[in-house]
Amino acid sequence: MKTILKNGLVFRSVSEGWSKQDIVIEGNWIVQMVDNAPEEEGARVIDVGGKRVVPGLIDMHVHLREPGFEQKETIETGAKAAAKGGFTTIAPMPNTRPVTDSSEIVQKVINRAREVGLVRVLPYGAITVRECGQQLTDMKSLKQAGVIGVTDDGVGIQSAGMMKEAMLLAHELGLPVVAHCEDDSLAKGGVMHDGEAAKRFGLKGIPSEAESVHVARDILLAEEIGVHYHVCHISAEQSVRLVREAKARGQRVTAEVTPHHLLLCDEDIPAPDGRWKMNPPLRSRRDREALIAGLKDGTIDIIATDHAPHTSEEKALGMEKAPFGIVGLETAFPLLYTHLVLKDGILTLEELIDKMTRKPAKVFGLPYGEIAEGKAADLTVIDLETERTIEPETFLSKGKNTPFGGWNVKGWPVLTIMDGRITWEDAKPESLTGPGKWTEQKEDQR
Ligand SMILES: NC(=O)N[C@@H](CC(=O)O)C(=O)O
Ligand SMILES: [Zn+2]
Ligand SMILES: [Zn+2]
Repeated sequence: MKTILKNGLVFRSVSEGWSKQDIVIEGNWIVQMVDNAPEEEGARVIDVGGKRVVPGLIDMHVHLREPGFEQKETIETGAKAAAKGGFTTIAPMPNTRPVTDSSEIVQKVINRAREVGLVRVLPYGAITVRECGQQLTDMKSLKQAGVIGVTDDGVGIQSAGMMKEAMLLAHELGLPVVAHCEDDSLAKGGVMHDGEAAKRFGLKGIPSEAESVHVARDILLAEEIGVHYHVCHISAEQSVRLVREAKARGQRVTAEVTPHHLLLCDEDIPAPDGRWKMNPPLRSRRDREALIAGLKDGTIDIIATDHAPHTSEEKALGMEKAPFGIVGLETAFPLLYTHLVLKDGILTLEELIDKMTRKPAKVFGLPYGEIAEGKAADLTVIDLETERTIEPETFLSKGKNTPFGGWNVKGWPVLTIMDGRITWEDAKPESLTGPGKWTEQKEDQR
C-alpha cells in the first residue's frame, strides 16, 4: 500500500535545512518526494500539518536485556520504548545472560527483534567470552551472524594486550571496536564521580582517569593497527582532549556522548538516590562543559542514550547498592531539544538531528539516517510546540529509572515510521494535525 505523508516540513541536511514536501512511501521505501503529491485512490494519507519530519532517530548504544534479564526489559518492551522515542534503529549491547558472545545468541536477538518488528535492531557482539576479558570471541562467526561491531560494554578490557589482540582481529574483519573505558584499578569500586558531591555523601568516588587512561591506551594501540575505535559514553574532559588530538592526527577514532552527561553534572545530584547512578558517573561541571564543546566542534561525533533499564526494586537500593544505569530512549530527543537547542542555544535543531541520525549512520557505515528517494522509509514526525512533563510511570520501557522525572520539555515524537510501517503514534490527537482526518485514517487501517 502507498502511504503519503503530507504537509511535513522535511529535514534535508544541516546546510540545506528544511523543505515543505510530501513523502510518498511504497512498501519499505521512500519512492517520491514532491511539493504536492496527488491523493490517490487506495493510498493512505497522513497529514502532519507542517510538523517536522526528520530521519528516524538512530541510537547506537542501548541495553535490551534479553536474553537473561527480562525482568528489566525485553526486546519487545525496549523496541516499544525506542519507537515511542522516535528511534527506528538501535544497537543493543551484548551484556545479556548469556552474553552475546556466540552467533547463536546474535541470531536469537535478531530473530526476536524481527518478530517484534517495531525497530531495526543491529546487535553488537562481545569482544571476550562472557565479557570476562580472558579469551577473544569468535568474531568472524559473530560478524557472519550480523553484528555491527564488538564491545564488552558494562566492563572495561583490563589488559592492554587483550585489547591489542581484539583490535587486530576486529580490524581484519572490518568491525569497529566499541569501548567501555574503565580501568578497575582506578575505579576501585566507586559509585559516583570522585568529586565534592561524593565527599558530601561520604561515598566512594570513581576518578575521571579511570576512563581517560583507557582512552589514551586504546588510541595508542589503535594508531598502529588502524582499526576504527569508538569510545562509548565519553564523560571526562581529558578523554575529549585525547579524542580531539587523535582526530587531528587523522586517526579513525569516534566517540559518543549521552543526553545525561550533556545535561547534568555531579552537583545536580540531590541525594544519594539510585536514579542518579550510572556508569560512567555524572562528572564535574567542567567535564560537562568539555563534553558540550566536544560535541559542538565535532570531536564527539554522535549522541547515544545508553538506555540501561533496571527494576524499581534494584534502583531503590540507593547510590551505594543499586546497579549502574538509567533509561533514555523515551526522553532523549525532547530533553536535548529543550535544553541544548531552545534554552541554551548550544546546538541548532539541525545539528541535534544530524548527531542523532546521519552521523551515527555514517560512523557505523549504515544506509540510514537520511530522507531521500530510494532510502528506507524511516521517518519521525516531531511536535516542537507541545510541552509535556516527563512521567516515568508512563514509559513503555520496563525501566522507570530516570533522574529526569518531572522535567517539562518540548520536542515530542508523535509519529514514527520504520521501514514504511507506523511503529508509534501519539494517542493524544491534538498533537497531530487535523484530528478528524487523522482518526479516520487510523480507522481505515484497522
Ligand atoms: N551505563 C550503565 O550505567 N550501565 C550499563 C552498562 C554500561 O553501559 O556500561 C548497564 O548494562 O546497565
Ligand atoms: Zn558502558
Ligand atoms: Zn551501556
